[in-house]
Amino acid sequence: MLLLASQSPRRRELLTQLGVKFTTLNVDIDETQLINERSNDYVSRLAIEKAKQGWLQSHDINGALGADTIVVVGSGNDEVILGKPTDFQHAKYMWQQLSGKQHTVMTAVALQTKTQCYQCMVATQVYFKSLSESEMHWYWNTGEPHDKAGGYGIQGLAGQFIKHIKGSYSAVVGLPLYETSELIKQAGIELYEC
Ligand SMILES: Cc1cn([C@H]2C[C@H](O)[C@@H](COP(=O)(O)OP(=O)(O)OP(=O)(O)O)O2)c(=O)[nH]c1=O
Repeated sequence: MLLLASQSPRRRELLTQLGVKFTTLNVDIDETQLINERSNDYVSRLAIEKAKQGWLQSHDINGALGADTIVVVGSGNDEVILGKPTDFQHAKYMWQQLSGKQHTVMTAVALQTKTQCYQCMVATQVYFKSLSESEMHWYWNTGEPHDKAGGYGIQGLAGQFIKHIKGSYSAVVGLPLYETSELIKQAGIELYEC
């Protein structure tokens, strides 16, 4: 039995697609970014902390999975991480960074077992159309952006704002299916045991 250390309904749905038997647990970790911590190190650290917490708080499991998704605009020293929006003004600020441009969605996955922590990170390029003020108001009022990194959900109403992506669709939603199945296999955990 696997544990998914997550409260995200998207991650639950995605893990179900792998056909593996799992339970879920909400874990509470400090998500503060460290000073000078790069985005890829940050997202990986959070996934590992979620997996480790899940492992420590559970019994009778073969492994604990944790994942984290961040939206990153810019690169190098100019990179900015967009978290979840607190209000319309915050969301609008984020969408102005995304509008008419390309950004990166990073999702890290970690799998803690008795002996080892397996991990991976998937970066996907997402190309947004230019958003008008009225589209921003409309989208905010749908309620969809509230609990999502970058203030949008590609799998929902915001799908119409996205011209194309280069990378993994499931990673943008919150759990890269191919890479997660590879981690589970590496750890020697049986897939398709439902
Ligand atoms: C960019 C993007 C993010 N998201 C979601 C995925 C994540 O659930 C969320 C990013 O927040 P996370 O902190 O990665 O995850 P979470 O708080 O929802 O769940 P948990 O920590 O318990 O696992 O944003 C989408 O659903 N669609 C998208 O297109």
